[in-house]
Amino acid sequence: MAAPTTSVTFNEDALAEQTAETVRRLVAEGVHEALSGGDATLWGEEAQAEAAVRLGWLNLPLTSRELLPEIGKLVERARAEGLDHVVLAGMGGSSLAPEVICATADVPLTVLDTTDPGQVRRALADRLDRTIVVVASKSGGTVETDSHRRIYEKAFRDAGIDPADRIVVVTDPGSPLEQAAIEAGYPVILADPNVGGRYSALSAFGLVPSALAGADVEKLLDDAAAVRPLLAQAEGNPGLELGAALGAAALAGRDKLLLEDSMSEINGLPDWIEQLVAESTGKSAKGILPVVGADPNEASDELVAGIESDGAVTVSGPLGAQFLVWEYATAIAGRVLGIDPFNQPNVTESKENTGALLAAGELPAGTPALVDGPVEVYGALADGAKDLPEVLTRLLEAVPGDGYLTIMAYLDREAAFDAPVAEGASFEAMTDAWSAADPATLRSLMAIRTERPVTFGWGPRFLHSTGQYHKGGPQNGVFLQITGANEADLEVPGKPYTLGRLQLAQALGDQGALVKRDRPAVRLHLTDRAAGVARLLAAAREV
Ligand SMILES: O=P(O)(O)OC[C@H]1O[C@H](O)[C@H](O)[C@@H](O)[C@@H]1O
Repeated sequence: MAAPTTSVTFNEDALAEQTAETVRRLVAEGVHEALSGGDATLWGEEAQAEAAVRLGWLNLPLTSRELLPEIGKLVERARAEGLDHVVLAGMGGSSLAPEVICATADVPLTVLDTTDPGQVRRALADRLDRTIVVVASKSGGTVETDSHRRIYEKAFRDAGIDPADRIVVVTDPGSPLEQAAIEAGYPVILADPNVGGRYSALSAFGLVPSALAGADVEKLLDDAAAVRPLLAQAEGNPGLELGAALGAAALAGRDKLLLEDSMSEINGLPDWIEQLVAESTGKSAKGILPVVGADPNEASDELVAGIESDGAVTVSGPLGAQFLVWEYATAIAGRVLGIDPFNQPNVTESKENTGALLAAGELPAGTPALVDGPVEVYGALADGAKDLPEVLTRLLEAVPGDGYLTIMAYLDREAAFDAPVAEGASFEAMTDAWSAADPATLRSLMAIRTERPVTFGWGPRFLHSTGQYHKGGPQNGVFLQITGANEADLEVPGKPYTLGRLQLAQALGDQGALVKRDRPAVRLHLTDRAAGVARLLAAAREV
């Protein structure tokens, strides 16, 4: 038997006992072995058909090895041609794992999971002559990824570069993207179709971009393979213990999962776990809300999970093993909670709303309830408010005792780094300037004004992650969207919309899905982005 590469430890007696009891019950039902063996009946009749084609991730530590020679050739070719700027166009499960893998391996990867024209322009302006683009989409129909492919194709052609020399496609067999890639002459690496997006870390989706960027993906598979036999065990099964802990705690009301990784050398795993847990469990008005990058409030509904860091439960082990253990644990938590961990029924709704808005012509942005300098405020909750601080206060007050506030910024994630910094400024002065220009700073300012968790997501990235939980999870969320004016929009070649229009339609489409469920949602539109962020942060300080 392989040595345990990963362990789960408990720092709270009550949690350890509750978990042990749940483990005993699951073992008595034979769940650990059944899951390890790929039994699709574990989540009930309704879930069975999908589960039957969604358990391939259990075998990826072995089956993905077959991809290594093909991936090796791609890497060699890219090196030989001097293509050292790797851009990954992919949403949710098609980019979150490579982001962690590359950050942990400390190799650069430019991830495009945005519709912000400024952020996409920034990537385009960066070493186009040395760029290789991985276009990754399981379904092959994701609008953001399709847009990025079209935009890069045009950019390469305009620069006199043949896109077929620079674009690599990862997709499922038979997808429309596979078809388009064959027609265009792009190399295609086909992924295992029996693996869902958020469980695809160890599949071609995780491996291809990471290997191109320079990460050791074989080691990742080795580490996952080492923990795999433990997942069939009744005792010393880290996936079973973690899943039982997550499920049992949530059933007992500890359904806010704070992910803490400050002591870990694995870089950014909470963002990946966030999608896995939120999309898998956030449905049928149930679910576990992952909270990333926040300090605990010591609230009774919080469970702190540490990645090689202190928590009520701590998961230790290398990245490859962590992926597999968290996947197994999420499937177990689904069983404990009585939900189907493999579907995402409410993601589609916002996408359909967006599609309908784009097709209808002029976007129905509405009339602002108030304008506070460079910030327009939309939404019923803001009616009659005198200024932005009052709106923010109302949002905080609207959060129920068991609820959360979420901030969703459809903006350029990297714009804060453009903030002017005095020449010769110290590193501290520089980070202060960035933080003062960063919409994400709003989260920490709001978090110190409430006992409730405040989450933050970049749009449209979060739509493929926590977006499922926002709409499908419990009725206790309060939603703050931020959108911004686009100074220089970007055409999407062959489509009747620009990226900026798509971005706004995505915000409005999601808002429609939230409002339809009577979930409080306010949109702040920054008519001048930099001044708008500054006003927003100043307003939060006044609350
Ligand atoms: O890989 P794709 O088919 O483009 O999908 C990307 C993402 O799209 C959807 O939003 C799903 O809910 C996600 O689970 C998935 O990871």
